[in-house]
Amino acid sequence: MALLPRALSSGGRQSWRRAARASRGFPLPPPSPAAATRALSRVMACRQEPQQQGPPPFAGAVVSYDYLVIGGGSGGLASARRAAELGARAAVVESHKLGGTCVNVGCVPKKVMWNTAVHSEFMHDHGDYGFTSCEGKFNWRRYLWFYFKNRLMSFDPKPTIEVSGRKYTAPHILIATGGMPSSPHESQIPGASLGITSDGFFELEELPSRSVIVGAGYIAVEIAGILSALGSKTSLMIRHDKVLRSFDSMISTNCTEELENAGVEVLKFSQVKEVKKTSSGVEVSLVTAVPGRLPVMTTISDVDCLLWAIGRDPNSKGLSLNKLGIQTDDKGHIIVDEFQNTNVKGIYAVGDVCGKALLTPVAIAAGRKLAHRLFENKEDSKLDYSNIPTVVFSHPPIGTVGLTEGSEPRSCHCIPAWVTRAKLRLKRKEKMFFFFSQVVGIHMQGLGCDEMLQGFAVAVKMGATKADFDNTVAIHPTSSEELVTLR
Ligand SMILES: Cc1cc2nc3c(=O)[nH]c(=O)nc-3n(C[C@H](O)[C@H](O)[C@H](O)COP(=O)(O)OP(=O)(O)OC[C@H]3O[C@@H](n4cnc5c(N)ncnc54)[C@H](O)[C@@H]3O)c2cc1C
Ligand SMILES: NC(=O)c1ccc[n+]([C@@H]2O[C@H](COP(=O)([O-])OP(=O)(O)OC[C@H]3O[C@@H](n4cnc5c(N)ncnc54)[C@H](OP(=O)(O)O)[C@@H]3O)[C@@H](O)[C@H]2O)c1
Ligand SMILES: N[C@@H](CCC(=O)N[C@@H](CS)C(=O)NCC(=O)O)C(=O)O
Repeated sequence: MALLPRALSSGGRQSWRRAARASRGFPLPPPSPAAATRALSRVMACRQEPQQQGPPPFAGAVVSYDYLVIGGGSGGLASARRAAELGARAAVVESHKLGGTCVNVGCVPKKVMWNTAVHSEFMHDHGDYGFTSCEGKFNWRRYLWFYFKNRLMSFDPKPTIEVSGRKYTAPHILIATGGMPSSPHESQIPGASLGITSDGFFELEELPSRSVIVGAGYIAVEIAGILSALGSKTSLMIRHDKVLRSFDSMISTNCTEELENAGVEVLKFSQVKEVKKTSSGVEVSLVTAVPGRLPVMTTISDVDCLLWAIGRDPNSKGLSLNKLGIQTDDKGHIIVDEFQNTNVKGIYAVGDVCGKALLTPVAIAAGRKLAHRLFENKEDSKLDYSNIPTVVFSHPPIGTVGLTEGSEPRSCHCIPAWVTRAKLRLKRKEKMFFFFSQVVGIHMQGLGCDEMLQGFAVAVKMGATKADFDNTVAIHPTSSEELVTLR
């Protein structure tokens, strides 16, 4: 397989540290004092102390709020903040870092690293646009962030929670504890613990020179793309022949090709068997079992970054959920109904811990809808989980919403109409599904698709038809115009 890493100059390599540091503290200009105060007051709003009536509670007394939120990530913070805005006395209990996955080890630092990789790609293309030199230096500034720590919280036998030895209760308790990266047990793959996960990726101080990423989902694709674009020789090990298999087949095929075009070695039908430490990193032994052929064992040496990106597990185990009889599925996801109710009255769950659409805006939207139901008497307030748009920050990015070829119900009679266009030098692909004339699915990969999708998702949500798209005058020259000039 051809390996064509878009290696940066040594200047680019040195800059990994800066980009990585920037990805750990927001790489935005330093906030104005007013903005910093606003940010802090928003946090404090979620931590309002209950009104003290009489003397302070004695040791062992249960402190009462209107709303207790366990987990200060996207869903928990959004719900607590909205509840506070609606007048509830809300408190958030966070065991690690306020902000949760998205802010600390997810979307935000990932987007920074993706932007870094996109800059690298643009630098690669500068010559074609007539630039004769390009200084690839970063100049990003660190941003302030606020967090506070509390010890792990768990449920008592009654609907009270214990935090650092003190008990708290509320008529409404939200579990928004998110998840953590899965990795194989040593018993399954000897040496597996020598690998890191996405959490460790954001701790890297140097650009690895030889990376092996295991997995075929969002995180594997995004991290493999970033590492490769920045100059790490990168292999992506997948169990089947394509990445993103749960996406539309056009996306799955195209993304696999784009990874290979960008110089990522995609090791198909392959799985890690053993990992050994060596003086120069780790040695990864793998077996490749192409259907119809004999399995082949190979090793990759001198790997300084082995990264597991094989899914995420819910943070539900330490919560003593069984003491209250809160139901979970066999993976530990909390089972909720469409209103985010668990099976125990007054206890709710949102976000990744529920295992459905693991996306920040989903956790936020579900958390806010719940706050409106509980504290504004909006009985029907619930998140509609249909037509959730999502972007994979691959190279180029993928945008997708609605039905896919794989998921379409047979009775739907969707007529796939898909178009592949080459525009200027930018390769891009689009595919739309129609139910009769209604647009029920849009899938695309190409430069700008990440930003394009939000507006098109509104149209899909509103039930727009092909005629509505056709009647919209194109904006030229853009990538978006392809979707309103489909034949
Ligand atoms: C590498 C990566 C990239 C991602 N990129 C994107 C992206 O681009 N776009 C997108 O939409 N989504 C992205 N996601 C997914 C997104 O980060 C999650 O869907 C989102 O953060 C889920 O929010 P949450 O509130 O459910 O959980 P979290 O944000 O994980 O928050 C849960 C919080 O609960 C705390 N907690 C856990 N147990 C306890 C306990 N017992 N007591 C108290 N507190 C506890 C945790 O410390 C954590 O702070 C990404 C995820 C990863 C890992
Ligand atoms: N841009 C974004 O919005 C974004 C970015 C990152 C994460 N996220 C969210 O975070 C979630 C978690 O991301 P993720 O990438 O870890 O999980 P994921 O998207 O669920 O993908 C994990 C994939 O890894 C493969 N896999 C599973 N077990 C494996 C094993 N033992 N060995 C090798 N491969 C294995 C599977 O693909 P095969 O079955 O094909 O092998 C599986 O689909 C995502 O689902 C997404 O919701 C979102
Ligand atoms: N624009 C978004 C907020 C941006 C956002 O998603 N922020 C992430 C962190 S980068 C988050 O977890 N927000 C929680 C919150 O807004 O309460 C919204 O208002 O819904």
